[in-house]
Amino acid sequence: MLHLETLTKTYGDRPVLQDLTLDVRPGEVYGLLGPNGAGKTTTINLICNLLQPDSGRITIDGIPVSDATKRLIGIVPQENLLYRSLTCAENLDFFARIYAVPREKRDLRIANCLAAVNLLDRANSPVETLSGGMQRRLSLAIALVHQPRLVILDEPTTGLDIEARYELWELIRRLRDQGITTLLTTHLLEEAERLCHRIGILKGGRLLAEGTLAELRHYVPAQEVVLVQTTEEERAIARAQQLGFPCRRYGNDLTFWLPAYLDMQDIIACFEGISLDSVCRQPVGLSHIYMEVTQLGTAPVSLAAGDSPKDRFANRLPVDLSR
Ligand SMILES: Nc1ncnc2c1ncn2[C@@H]1O[C@H](COP(=O)(O)OP(=O)(O)OP(=O)(O)O)[C@@H](O)[C@H]1O
Repeated sequence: MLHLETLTKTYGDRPVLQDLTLDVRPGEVYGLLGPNGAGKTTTINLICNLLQPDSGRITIDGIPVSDATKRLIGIVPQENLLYRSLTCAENLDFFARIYAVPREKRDLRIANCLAAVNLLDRANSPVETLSGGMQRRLSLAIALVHQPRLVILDEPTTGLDIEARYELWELIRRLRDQGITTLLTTHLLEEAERLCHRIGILKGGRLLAEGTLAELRHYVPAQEVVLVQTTEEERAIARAQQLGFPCRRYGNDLTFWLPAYLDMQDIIACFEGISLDSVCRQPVGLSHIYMEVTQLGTAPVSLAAGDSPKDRFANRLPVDLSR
């Protein structure tokens, strides 16, 4: 639906996007995840034809981007672009006119969009009287008013408190359930994990990894991650190495990748003789995958058939994995 092909963009002599190729499929929510400065907003500006790439090509529904494709897109920018003294309905009416929504459809469309973001009861409230979360929801309503083919959400919940964030996530989930094709940029791992069908990890203008969460899990070939607090870290690391548990530090946290699900008593048995202050089990999540892909620069790990972590480590564990 949206196709980016070998996009390159430089500012001066600084490369910002390097050979960026990705597809957003019809009906999916694609999350473009990356740290500050990764090139997310630049990518959006190229898709919206606000910038020109140095090389490469972008199409929406097979049509090369141009001013004509702008109306296929509804965007929620990082900063709300709202008329603060106008009411919610007036703001929507203004943008509906810009997008040439026919006069006879406008009132119903505005009411539907306000209802979709739970703001119908604030239709006649000036924007300046709305909370930050409500203003964000109004921005989403504006993005939808001309029924675009593609919705772009640029860091939609940055700066919102947790309650407003949950509310917006629920609305985005509703869009997803309606099959609205969405490109979402974020640096919030939880946001991408909750909302996106597929995730692309962008850093330094390069797409380092891409896939569903299940596909991306191959970067961390573990069943679980255990976070261990101990005053005997070196001994714990040496023991983990004997057992074949890969070791990673996330900040100061010392963790080990477990090749199989183990009972807590079995995990503790693995470190017998070493004084442990605490052991905390974590499911493999996007944060572990993200660290693996962006910080450690490891090559993609592919597991050959019959070479599961469980098979590889079974003989070294002091516990029976067949249970
Ligand atoms: N107009 C510009 N001129 C020069 N450099 C720019 C310009 N716009 C962006 N950059 C640089 O390009 C890089 C990518 O910026 P971009 O805004 O696309 O990243 P981002 O992933 O959206 O980051 P953020 O999460 O902070 O919004 C950054 O290093 C930024 O400083």
